Amino acid sequence: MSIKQLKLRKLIMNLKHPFTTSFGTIQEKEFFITEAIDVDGNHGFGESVAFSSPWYTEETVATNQHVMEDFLIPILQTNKMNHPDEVSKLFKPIKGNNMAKAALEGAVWDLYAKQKGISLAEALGGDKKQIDVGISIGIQSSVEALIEVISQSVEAGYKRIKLKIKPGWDLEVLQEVRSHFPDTLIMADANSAYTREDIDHLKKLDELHLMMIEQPLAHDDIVDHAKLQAVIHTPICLDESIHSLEDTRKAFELGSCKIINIKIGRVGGLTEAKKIHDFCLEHDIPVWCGGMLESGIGRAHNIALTTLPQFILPGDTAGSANYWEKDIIQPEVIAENGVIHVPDSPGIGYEINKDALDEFTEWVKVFKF
Ligand SMILES: O=C(O)CCC(=O)C1=CC=C[C@@H](O)[C@@H]1C(=O)O
Ligand SMILES: [Mg+2]
Repeated sequence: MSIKQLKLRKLIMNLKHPFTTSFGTIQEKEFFITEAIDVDGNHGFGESVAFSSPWYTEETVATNQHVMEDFLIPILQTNKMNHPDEVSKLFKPIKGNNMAKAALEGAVWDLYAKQKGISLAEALGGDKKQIDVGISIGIQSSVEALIEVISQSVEAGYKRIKLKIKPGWDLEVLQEVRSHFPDTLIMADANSAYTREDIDHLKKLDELHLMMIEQPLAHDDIVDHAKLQAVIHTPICLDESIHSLEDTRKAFELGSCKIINIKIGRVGGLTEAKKIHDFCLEHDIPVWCGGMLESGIGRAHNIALTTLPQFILPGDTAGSANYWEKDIIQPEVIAENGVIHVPDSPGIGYEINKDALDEFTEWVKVFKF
């Protein structure tokens, strides 16, 4: 699959609403769109998902740029490939930096699917024609405001509601929410805001019948999560702690969680995401696809991944309009009654809205192969 040229494009897009988690608030999203172009004029697109600050994991927009430009793109320039699965093998000597790796690997996967004339979902081996999705709701200014946002999301038909929690915005808020929405599928994401000192407090969440609690303890922990899972009924879902198939196997063997959130960027790309999926399928561990406030391009990759069979729980891939006044793809991603129809045209299946792409672009660099 010969690549002739790679474009690295830096974008800034403003979120419709600020998104607040236990670690801070995001209003403006800076990220990269990668574009791999072949001799026949096919264009494959990928997206970097790191934030400007290292508060979700250690990667940032600046580290993504450094690692892509100085290490990963030169590897692609000097090696031939027959299949996108080879990208993660070529990148292996570079430690960590999974979001940088995934941003480039994603463009190669999209290019590959377009060269074959098949959808990215098909290239990955997925066969769902539609996927169920939920929504992730950030910390709000008051419980009343939160109840209002949940009401709108339930009304819109999202299949489950994910709420961000942190110490001081947890049990009482969730009790209030539960009393308003007794039958809604609700889960909570702590983004590693608690420690093992909080285990007795976290046990109290069991009374709320949450679908799961996501990453309650440290971002790099699987040992204390196992201790917590042994004493709470609510299933633990790991997000930040899982970077690879190996991490997944270890967490499974330790009993650190019952559910895995697969994010393409966090695990270094679609090839590793698929391996994690396959392990979870074999071991009966439910998975769902997490989100990183992506533009339409990253969102389209998430949709394609979610067509794999073990994605049995609704993910965080809400519609474009939940995040952006205008997205950089057309049509935009539409979630109707919590369902997204999977496009079947080649590659990611959405066209690029070139005017929007240019409008949000800060700069473009071209790398010749
Ligand atoms: O809607 C989305 O894209 C998901 C948003 C979301 O929940 C998250 C995005 C980014 C970092 C985290 O706060 C978080 C998560 O942990 O899943
Ligand atoms: Mg999370």
